[in-house]
Amino acid sequence: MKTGLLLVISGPSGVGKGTVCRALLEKDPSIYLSVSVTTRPPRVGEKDGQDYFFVSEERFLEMVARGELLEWARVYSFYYGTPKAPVFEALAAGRDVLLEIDVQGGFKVRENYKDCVLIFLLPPSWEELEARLVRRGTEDAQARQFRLNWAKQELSLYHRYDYAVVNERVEDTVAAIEAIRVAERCRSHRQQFPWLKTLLEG
Ligand SMILES: Nc1nc2c(ncn2[C@@H]2O[C@H](COP(=O)(O)OP(=O)(O)O)[C@@H](O)[C@H]2O)c(=O)[nH]1
Ligand SMILES: Nc1ncnc2c1ncn2[C@@H]1O[C@H](COP(=O)(O)OP(=O)(O)O)[C@@H](O)[C@H]1O
Repeated sequence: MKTGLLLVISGPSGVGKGTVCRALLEKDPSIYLSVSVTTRPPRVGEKDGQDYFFVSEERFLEMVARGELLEWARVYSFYYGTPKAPVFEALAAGRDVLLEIDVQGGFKVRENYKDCVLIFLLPPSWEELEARLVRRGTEDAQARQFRLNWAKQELSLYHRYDYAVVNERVEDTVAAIEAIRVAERCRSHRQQFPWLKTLLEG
């Protein structure tokens, strides 16, 4: 069976990563969306084990020490990390895996798993990013400002990703990511043709 693609989706807070990942999953339930571990407290409506595994700092650092995370980073003032085992199980089962993680995490995934696909989501404009964060209403003005400052740093790194997709309309962003999956599967290094091997060696 062919190994699935490891897709990393990053981009500034409020750009629409969560929204786009949910829409991708709705269209293709065979995708495995990795559930991260975090020390951030849950937001209203977030469920443990579904949105994140919410853990104490002590437990998080224990997972790091045991090598249970594929990557981890400190984002804002919390720790976030990707549990390793479920990602590799899903890839081995031929499923594409989505990691919705920050840019530092994306670079670490590239170090640990070269064949990953890094996709950066950008907002149509800076003003639209601010408006989306305000509309979501999950942070107070101070926390929002902090995220926006961080967003500038993240945006400055978009060119180090394999793909940059502007999240104008969710449907178009989903279509672009689906096109990336198709193109990545067609890359020559990911393909083997037993009949051709026989022909050339015979
Ligand atoms: N490196 C890393 N970053 C993560 C992980 N999970 C989430 N993040 C990132 O942490 C940041 C904060 O996430 P969150 O608190 O859910 O806020 P939101 O992105 O504004 O909804 C975002 O950039 C996420 O992509 C992870 O497992 N590893
Ligand atoms: N393409 C889009 N156009 C307009 N609003 C969007 C779009 N994508 C997401 N949003 C909205 O922007 C806000 C932030 O989206 P969210 O998925 O929480 O971002 P992130 O996970 O990147 O922090 C939400 O209120 C969401 O409904």
